[in-house]
Amino acid sequence: MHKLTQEILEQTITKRANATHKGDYGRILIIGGTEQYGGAVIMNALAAVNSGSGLVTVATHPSNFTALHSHLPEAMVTDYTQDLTAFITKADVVLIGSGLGEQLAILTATLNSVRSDQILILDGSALTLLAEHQLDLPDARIVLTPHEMEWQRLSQIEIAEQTPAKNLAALATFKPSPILVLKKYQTEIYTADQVFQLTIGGPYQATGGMGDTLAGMIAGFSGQFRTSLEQAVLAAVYAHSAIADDLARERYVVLPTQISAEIPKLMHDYANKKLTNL
Ligand SMILES: NC(=O)C1=CN([C@@H]2O[C@H](COP(=O)(O)OP(=O)(O)OC[C@H]3O[C@@H](n4cnc5c(N)ncnc54)[C@H](O)[C@@H]3O)[C@@H](O)[C@H]2O)[C@@H](O)CC1
Ligand SMILES: Nc1ncnc2c1ncn2[C@@H]1O[C@H](COP(=O)(O)OP(=O)(O)O)[C@@H](O)[C@H]1O
Ligand SMILES: [Mg+2]
Repeated sequence: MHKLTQEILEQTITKRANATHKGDYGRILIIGGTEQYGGAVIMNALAAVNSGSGLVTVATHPSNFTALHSHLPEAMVTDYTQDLTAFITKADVVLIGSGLGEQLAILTATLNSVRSDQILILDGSALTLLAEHQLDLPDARIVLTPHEMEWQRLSQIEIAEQTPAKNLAALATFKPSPILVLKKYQTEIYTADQVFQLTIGGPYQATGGMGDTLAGMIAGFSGQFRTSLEQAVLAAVYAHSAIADDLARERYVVLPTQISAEIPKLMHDYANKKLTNL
């Protein structure tokens, strides 16, 4: 198992070229947020925008529009019960599932619409629905972000039995081969043949919305740092907990929204190689 270090941030986060525009930094479509779980997509979007995404659209229940806009006027919105094909076509990255609840039809329509060159991140309720309805993954560049219980539902491996060997064997049955971010204390990231371990982060992160924030960061990083999807995912996972550790030096708990607020500073420091605080 390879231990992740801050080198992944040094390698991934680069200075921006001057002659660029929002179209160069990722068009992200976030789909989720029932009436009950609007906070999940707000936290996805806060993380994606603060990670530097060029354009973020949130497809959600209309009751979430006002709250989303008051937190984040940078994001665009659309009603997730309407046909999303045109939005999916335009996206570089589609993130679906945070707070999606039981909206199976929205998930299946999305799985049927994504193209093979697009990045598809499946989180939260999308993972539970995939497992419950035994849905196939589409031909796309897929990232799965389950916590241990969601991975148990998907892989049929009990939490206590989730060893790297068993996880890799289960992952090999998924086609096309996804990147797996198995979230827990010391999160593990599985690619087709390698396993990486996060050795930073801690229980001050055990707050609802922490995973929604990570999913938004993965969307933001993968839409922007396009040379390697694997590298972008690893960097987002490391950055999320590096910020939490930094904040936890003076806090008992770290809130997901506090992590999002610190992302631009961390990215600035790594792009400029000013690593004094981390
Ligand atoms: N503000 C919001 O709108 C929020 C919405 N959320 C959404 O709520 C839906 C349900 O997700 P939940 O994860 O709450 O529910 P789940 O039922 O999928 O999983 C939670 C259960 O798994 C157990 N568990 C075991 N190991 C775990 C681990 N390592 N990490 C986390 N849980 C572990 C927990 O004790 C709990 O019983 C998802 O769509 C999610 O995105 C959550 O993200 C919380 C915040
Ligand atoms: N004790 C812990 N140590 C380190 N990281 C943790 C701990 N508890 C939770 N986390 C992190 O918080 C996030 C929780 O994700 P998830 O359960 O999907 O949250 P939510 O769905 O509420 O947004 C993951 O990134 C996980 O690794
Ligand atoms: Mg979650």
